[in-house]
Amino acid sequence: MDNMTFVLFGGTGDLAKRKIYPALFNLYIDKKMPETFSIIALGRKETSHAEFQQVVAKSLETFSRRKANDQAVLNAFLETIRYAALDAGNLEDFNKLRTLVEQREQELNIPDNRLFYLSVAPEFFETIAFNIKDSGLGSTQGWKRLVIEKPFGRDLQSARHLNEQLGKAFDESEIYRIDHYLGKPMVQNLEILESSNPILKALWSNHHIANVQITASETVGVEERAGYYDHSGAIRDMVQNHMLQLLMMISMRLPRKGDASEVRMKKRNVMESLRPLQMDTIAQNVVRGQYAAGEMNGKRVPAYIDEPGVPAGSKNDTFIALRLWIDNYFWSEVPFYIRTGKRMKEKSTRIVIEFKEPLKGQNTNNDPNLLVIEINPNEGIFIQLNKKDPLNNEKLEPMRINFYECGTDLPEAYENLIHDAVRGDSTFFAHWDEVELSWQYVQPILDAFEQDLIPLSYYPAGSNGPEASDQLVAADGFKWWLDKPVEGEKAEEKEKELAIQR
Ligand SMILES: NC(=O)C1=CN([C@@H]2O[C@H](COP(=O)(O)OP(=O)(O)OC[C@H]3O[C@@H](n4cnc5c(N)ncnc54)[C@H](OP(=O)(O)O)[C@@H]3O)[C@@H](O)[C@H]2O)C=CC1
Ligand SMILES: O=C1O[C@H](COP(=O)(O)O)[C@@H](O)[C@H](O)[C@H]1O
Repeated sequence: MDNMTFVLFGGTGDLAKRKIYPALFNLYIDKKMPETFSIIALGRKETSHAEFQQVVAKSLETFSRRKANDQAVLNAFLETIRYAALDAGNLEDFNKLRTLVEQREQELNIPDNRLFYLSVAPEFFETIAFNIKDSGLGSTQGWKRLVIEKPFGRDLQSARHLNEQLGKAFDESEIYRIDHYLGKPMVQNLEILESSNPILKALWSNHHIANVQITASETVGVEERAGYYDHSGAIRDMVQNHMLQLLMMISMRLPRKGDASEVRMKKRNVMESLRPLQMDTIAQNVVRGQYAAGEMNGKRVPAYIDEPGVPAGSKNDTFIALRLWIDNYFWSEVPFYIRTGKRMKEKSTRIVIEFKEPLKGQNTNNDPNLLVIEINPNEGIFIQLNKKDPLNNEKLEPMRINFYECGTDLPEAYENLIHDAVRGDSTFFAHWDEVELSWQYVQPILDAFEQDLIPLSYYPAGSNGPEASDQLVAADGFKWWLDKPVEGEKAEEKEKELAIQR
């Protein structure tokens, strides 16, 4: 791995403190950082290097998954950090920054490999990229990379504009667009799940798969982010990026573990095969919801519109469910369902693959076979098969086989992604093709919301979302599989039966 400088714009911000410094520190402990590196953190206020190193120490104490037990290791890490004051719009500040970066490169005898991480509000992305170029910070003999946080645009047009502007300072191969879902260990596993498992490979198509359900439900509400979220909604906050990335990852069909360019091509193929939504049928394929007041863990919680900072009468979407079709050889006629929302019953990100029931309609009463991929908060894969009920040989009951369950002390998404960016592996970053095609897919939904073509359905906080979302799936003869398909309704029935026999 090349020795390098990590320049962090937004180094005083929330994301830097909660995710980026802890990720860098954990990579450092694991010896996954280059042998010699320099971190330059930026914010607008003047602060000394030493004072800022203490700010970072505090953030590690609060947020790092592993605590700094060894003071010498912590000190050595903090010593890599320097702080500089910089205003995004002030070229003179960039000139000073360049001097500091060069000084550190000389002191540490490292080449001018520079990674610029933009952890600032999107309104600064373009300006910073230009000022990196104009100050000469980006003119290096070594490599340069731009890691950029979401959101990447707020619609197709603005995303294209932003990309064009960034393209004036950085080549596409130098741009690493963060989608933190791509850093989750189980999502990274999707790359090889089908291609490296012949059992799954044989079943991975419309011959055997009835539908695919991708859920990211959250128990939290809008929290203190109404200013951002009310202009974004679940469609921009989750669907355009994370949910469509999950869709690409589960359906891309790589022949084997691929490199970044193969993965990118396969993901683009999926997006190009998505059947575009039509305005006259869009309301049959998209459900838009907003949480009403409800109960979570026995406590009353307010409706979205009564949350602090939410404008009165807001029609913002806090829930989206969507039916999609991938019109290619492997997936035609298999509905993919996406569902994401805030203030739902459980925190769960998972993908459920429901297999076809060959005897469907012949009164078998079998549950379908399922492959369930748990992404968050638990990591695991299980399949659901059928077996005979030991109490009644005439009946079948589902059983669950766990394939894989990870420990809890796994690297966080930001650790994986920062490690990849430092190594120059862009496999798990969102390439422009995917981003553009995602916006292209989502744009009719944004337009339909504008024109009020899709009714806003309300759902009580603490529920599984609006009824319309259940109807979306039921219209095709399916249901959403909840978190615990086996322990669900059937387990309750079973309990009752056992009680009667006792
Ligand atoms: N926080 C999170 O959990 C997540 C954040 N993101 C994205 O990460 C980015 C940063 O978010 P977050 O850390 O929450 O934001 P914060 O508001 O907490 O931090 C913003 C940072 O930008 C700096 N900044 C503000 N104005 C300027 C300016 N004119 N010139 C230079 N720097 C400036 C601030 O420095 P100072 O005020 O000290 O001058 C601060 O370091 C955003 O794009 C956000 O969408 C993405 C996913 C999750
Ligand atoms: O990007 C975002 O993701 C989080 C959910 O992330 P997860 O890793 O906890 O599943 C979401 O809460 C937030 O609104 C969104 O901006």
